[in-house]
Amino acid sequence: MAATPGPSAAATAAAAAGGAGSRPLRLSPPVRNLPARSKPRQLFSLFSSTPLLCPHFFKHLTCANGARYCCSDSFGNSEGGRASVVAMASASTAYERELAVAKKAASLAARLCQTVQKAILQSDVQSKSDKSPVTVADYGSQALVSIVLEKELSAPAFSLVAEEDSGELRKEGAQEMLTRLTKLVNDTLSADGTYDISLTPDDVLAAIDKGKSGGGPSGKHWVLDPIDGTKGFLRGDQYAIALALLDEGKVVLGVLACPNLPSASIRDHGKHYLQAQVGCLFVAKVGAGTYMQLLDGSSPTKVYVSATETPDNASFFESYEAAHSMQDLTSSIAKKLGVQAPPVRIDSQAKYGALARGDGEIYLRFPRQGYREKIWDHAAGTIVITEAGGVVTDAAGNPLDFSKGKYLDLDTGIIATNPKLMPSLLRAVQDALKEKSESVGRL
Ligand SMILES: Nc1ncnc2c1ncn2[C@@H]1O[C@H](COP(=O)(O)O)[C@@H](OP(=O)(O)O)[C@H]1O
Ligand SMILES: [Mg+2]
Repeated sequence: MAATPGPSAAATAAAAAGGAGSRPLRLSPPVRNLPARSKPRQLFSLFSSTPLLCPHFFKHLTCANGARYCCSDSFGNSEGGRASVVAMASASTAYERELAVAKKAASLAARLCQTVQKAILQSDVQSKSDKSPVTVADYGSQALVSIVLEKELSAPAFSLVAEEDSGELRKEGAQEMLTRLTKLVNDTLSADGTYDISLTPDDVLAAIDKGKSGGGPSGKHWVLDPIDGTKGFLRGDQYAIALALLDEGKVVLGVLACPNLPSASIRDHGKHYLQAQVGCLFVAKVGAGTYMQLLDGSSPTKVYVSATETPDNASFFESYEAAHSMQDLTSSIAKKLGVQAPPVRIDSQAKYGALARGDGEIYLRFPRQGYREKIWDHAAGTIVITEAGGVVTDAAGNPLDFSKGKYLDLDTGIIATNPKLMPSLLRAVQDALKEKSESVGRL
């Protein structure tokens, strides 16, 4: 089945509401059967047999995951000595089953979301206690992921930390929505054909409520944002289905389905990506790199973060929603760093995917004081970037800690870039934060 561009196809995803100076991201109808990008990189990777021929060397990229991951081929096999061959062999086989299950779950959920986004009705939007919009697609996506995990994992008692719960759906007056939701989930399952099942409304409610786990430092926990970027989804813009697996507090795999992200780089607005197919799946596993494929099926291509070392050639991503990140602060950071390009504002962890394949160099996220980041908003995106050779930290340069339960305990903000740019980015962040606190102190 070919990916279709949903009502977002002609939508504008940037500047106007985001503020002056940001770059608009327009999506256009897809042109089919374009050759996959990054093939030369795969070839390099396969022909490299010595450290000197490491593709990362050619890209002037310091491998963020340490030397043992350099000179690995597209299948994650290392050629850097016997010990690392053994290490890579176990890295490449570990979590393989879970990764296949995660891809299946996220792809199925993406299909449901695409169906809903095409036919979205204002009445699908409910109001949660935090007033953020929730659609039937959030619930349907979470139910589908939960069902796939239950059907496919050998341990049926899996732990799932997810954004939604069935509270609103169980209230009086939600009956019609629950009926529609159940039909949507069943229709998606039956179109896929893998499972010969028909769920009742109670089954759907129970599947959603599997996501009530609190996570934590021990054992395995799946982490799900069924629709990350709900506002983008409702606007017809970017959103993502983000699924990750934590093992002993560490993210060991992540899958990002981005149904509206063009397969070609969004760096050159108005150029190649306007002809690209839409709908990308990013897949990352610890020690095995990050791959991208089309959501409707194509062979995976290994992706890498940009190797740009000079800020004046760099561009940065931030939230489309001004309320999610302080744009005066990010603009001051970019200025101090010497970034010339205006911000690229898009919704959801699609930003992490775009950064992982080198569409831009930097991600800046600085929520207002008091906001607590949730793990499902960053777990999958973080490993997608780190396995592509990038670095994700808080504003003080500490790695993000996913072992504390539902929330990330953060120092101020989240930043991501390649290892070469990170030291100067951190200095710019510290300078801008100091300047901001001094100016608040003077008031
Ligand atoms: N005031 C706020 N500050 C920072 N993040 C916020 C926020 N309100 C909501 N968010 C989070 O920002 C996410 C969207 O990310 P982005 O800003 O990168 O598009 C939302 O995910 P959901 O859409 O899943 O609720 C939500 O978790
Ligand atoms: Mg989210």
